Amino acid sequence: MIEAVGLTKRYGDKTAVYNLSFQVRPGAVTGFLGPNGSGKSTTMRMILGLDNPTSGSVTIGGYPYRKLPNAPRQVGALLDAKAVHGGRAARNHLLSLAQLSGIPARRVDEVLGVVGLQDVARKRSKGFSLGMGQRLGIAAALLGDPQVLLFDEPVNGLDPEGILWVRNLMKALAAEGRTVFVSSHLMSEMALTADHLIVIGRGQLLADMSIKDFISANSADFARVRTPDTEPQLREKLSSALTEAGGHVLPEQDGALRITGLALPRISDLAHEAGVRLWELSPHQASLEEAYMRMTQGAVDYRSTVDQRAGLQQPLPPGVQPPVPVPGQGQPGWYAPPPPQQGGQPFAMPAPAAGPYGAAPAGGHAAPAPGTANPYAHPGAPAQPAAQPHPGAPAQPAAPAPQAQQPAQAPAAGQAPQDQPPALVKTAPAAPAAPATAPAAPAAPAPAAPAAPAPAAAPAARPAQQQAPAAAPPAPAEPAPASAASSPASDDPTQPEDAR
Ligand SMILES: Nc1ncnc2c1ncn2[C@@H]1O[C@H](COP(=O)(O)OP(=O)(O)OP(=O)(O)O)[C@@H](O)[C@H]1O
Repeated sequence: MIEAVGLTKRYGDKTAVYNLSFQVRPGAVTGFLGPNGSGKSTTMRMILGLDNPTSGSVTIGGYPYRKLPNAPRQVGALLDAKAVHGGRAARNHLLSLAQLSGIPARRVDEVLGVVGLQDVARKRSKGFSLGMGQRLGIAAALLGDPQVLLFDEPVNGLDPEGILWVRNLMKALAAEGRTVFVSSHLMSEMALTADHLIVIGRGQLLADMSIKDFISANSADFARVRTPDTEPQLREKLSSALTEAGGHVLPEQDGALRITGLALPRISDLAHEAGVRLWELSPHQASLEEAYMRMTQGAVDYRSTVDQRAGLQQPLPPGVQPPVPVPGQGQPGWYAPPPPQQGGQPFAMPAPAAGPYGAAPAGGHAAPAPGTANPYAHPGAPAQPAAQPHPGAPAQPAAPAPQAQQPAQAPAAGQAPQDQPPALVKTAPAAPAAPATAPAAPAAPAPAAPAAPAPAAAPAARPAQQQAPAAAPPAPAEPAPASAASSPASDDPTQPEDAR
């Protein structure tokens, strides 16, 4: 299990991660979501001992990464697939990583097969596509048969078949009881892959909840109703009738009403009783992507001046107060509450005093002026108001579902889907016992294990950028790509390295 407690990282006056507390449990895929620059990679680097927290701590199996005995056998990571020595053949790249960690060469061929790179194993990686590079990075992460795996944006650059393959691989690894922590920008992808979600914005925890809870809280049905544009009084009349009948009514940008809490036939009957003609009465379902964007909209650092998400926001209805801070936010086990029953913003951002960033403006940024068309709004897609009541959502959030169950059994190789690895790790040497049961004196690493070996993929991940921990021996360095490029033979990326 990975556990972060009060994790904070500052780079000068820039706070990348602030007071982050969460757990990533074995036997489940935990998605790590957040907008660009929200601190996902920084958090992963701290988990892997590649960055020191300014305050707080993060442990794997109870120990900081640097104190894990034989860490590359226990933790595998893909941080940056592009940061490999391009002049080196894929197989040789993996072989060098394996040798640094005492992993037998046959394991290299196994993982090459698992990721589907066996046919290009002797090709230099500088000729690899982005997707092939991602696969090589995943192979490096799997090399040590680790129980804990971290993947930073593993589907970047992959085609649909590759995305499906990664999705199934993550699930298969979790089904074997491993801890799988995977970052992404894509809520839709995480909805298909992850069992649990941790969402951050500007380095702070926004949500820590099971995907099931997220879906049930955010994919509520609603109805869109439109009255004749020429008779605004009918809209008001209908709005009052629906509210009196217990519905929650919110205005949409195009003049329609978004109704939750009333079934379509009931809305029709109420309109009929009120003598209001309807131009539209249609069923809809909020998308998870929309819900995620609403959750993070106040925590986005980089935004186009022509914001496509303007259409997701609405002015608060009259009388509705802007959101207030959520008690307990940032504490372990906290997760964003379900949308409120009446008005308000489903996922409130921290108050000004909550962190170094101060308060996010309600709704993230100014709502468009009434009548301002969103140039990117999908004509068929209803705008999502900032305040969306969910009749099905409980008034109080239920306790989060247990995050992970240890699978009773790893799936047999024959049962795995076709695009899953048949045997991910079975023939590799047994990984050392978990640190909780292993060393009597965990602070003193076993002689065979360097105090802070970078994870299998980490040494290659950012050779130029990552600094080895001060207290640790330097991470094994790859030869600088520049020197490789000076070799005439290295100029042809399609040339097998062995043929040179
Ligand atoms: N070494 C560093 N020095 C200074 N600032 C840094 C450093 N590393 C990260 N940051 C800053 O910390 C913040 C978080 O960056 P980080 O890369 O962790 O975000 P992220 O969520 O992984 O982003 P993305 O999704 O774009 O990869 C950013 O504002 C970034 O500029």
